[in-house]
Amino acid sequence: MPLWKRKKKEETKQEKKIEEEKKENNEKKASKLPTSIQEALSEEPEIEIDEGLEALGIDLGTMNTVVARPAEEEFLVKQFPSVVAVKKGTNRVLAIGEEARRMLGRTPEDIVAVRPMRHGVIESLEYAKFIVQYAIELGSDNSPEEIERVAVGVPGDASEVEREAIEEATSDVGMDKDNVIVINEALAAAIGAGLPIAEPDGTMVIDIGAGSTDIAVISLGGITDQETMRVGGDNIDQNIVDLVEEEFGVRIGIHEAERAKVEVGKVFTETEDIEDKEIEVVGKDIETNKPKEITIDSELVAKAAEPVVQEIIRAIESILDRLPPELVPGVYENTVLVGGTSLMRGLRARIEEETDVPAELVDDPLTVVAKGAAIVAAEPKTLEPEIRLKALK
Ligand SMILES: Nc1ncnc2c1ncn2[C@@H]1O[C@H](COP(=O)(O)OP(=O)(O)OP(=O)(O)O)[C@@H](O)[C@H]1O
Repeated sequence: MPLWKRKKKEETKQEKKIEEEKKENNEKKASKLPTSIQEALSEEPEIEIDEGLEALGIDLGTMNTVVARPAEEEFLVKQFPSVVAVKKGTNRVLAIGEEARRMLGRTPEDIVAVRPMRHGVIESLEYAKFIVQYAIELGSDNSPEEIERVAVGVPGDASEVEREAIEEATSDVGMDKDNVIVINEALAAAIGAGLPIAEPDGTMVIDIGAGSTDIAVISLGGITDQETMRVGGDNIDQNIVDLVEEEFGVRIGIHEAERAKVEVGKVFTETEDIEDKEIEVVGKDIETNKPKEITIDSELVAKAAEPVVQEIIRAIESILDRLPPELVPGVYENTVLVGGTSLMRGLRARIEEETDVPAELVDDPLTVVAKGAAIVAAEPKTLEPEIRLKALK
């Protein structure tokens, strides 16, 4: 079933004028799209799209939800932690986003602060709906009724139930189900990064988030191979907590572990010289139960990250094992790293060292999925087979 309304053309003079205006607008919109698709779209379109349509792209992440709205030549991007605080036993939402995040693990008995997404999937539909609603409100500047189409990025192995759950969540906030597009996160990232997805040569996206890692090969606008793992930055944080307890006998909170990872973290690499840094964190001495300050250095974070890094590299290697030779040059030329965890110092170099694939870190690794989804919401034709084929001619 088509994702946007098809309309029949009528050959009246006035409509022709409208047509011309539409074409002009189309060209303006198309300037945000990857070149090959842009070219295909600039040919006379066979399928009409609704004009002046207000679109939103949402990346419903384990840790952060990002919402992007196409605006002129760029995007308005907003993000918030994917956390909801609710009064226990009721449906009353007390806080969403940053305020709710601060309550995680610290709430009084009558308040529950939850992360509805775990390892990239919706764990609690009830709470995820609040996140979606908040994202649409925030992305539309408190005018959700203006939004006509939404595209939501999900991990590659999201089940039909999870996809339906997202449709349900969006329709619950007043969106027509036909105007909700659930898109593979990796494909959205490739579109957001401007990769030549419509070409037959192949491109690869390595998306390392908080709760999941997606590696996808894309050719002719579709996913040809994909590995999804339920590991990411969250696992590194937990490993830091465990390692600190083992080495110092001090239990630190998960927020402190994440702060240490972001501020001094690195990944072991032989080809890049990475400055070692240190950070002070306060935890609880497990023998005395008293607060104790300790110093975490880059080396400790690298140790904590190592199992996760190795798992990611193994997954890339499995994809490379299966890669048809026809797609190798494209993947070699066009592999990008996205997702917040790809910001870890040394990770890009390490991947290149071990897999011989030169990967480029995009400029906006935390927001590129939402931007790609916003492009698809504004122009679902980006995903259509006829556009891919046209782009080939
Ligand atoms: N500078 C940085 N260095 C290391 N890690 C970082 C940095 N900035 C953010 N991160 C980590 O990136 C992760 C968040 O990334 P992102 O927002 O892409 O994930 P997500 O979309 O919420 O998760 P998922 O895609 O798994 O659902 C967190 O684990 C965060 O700690």
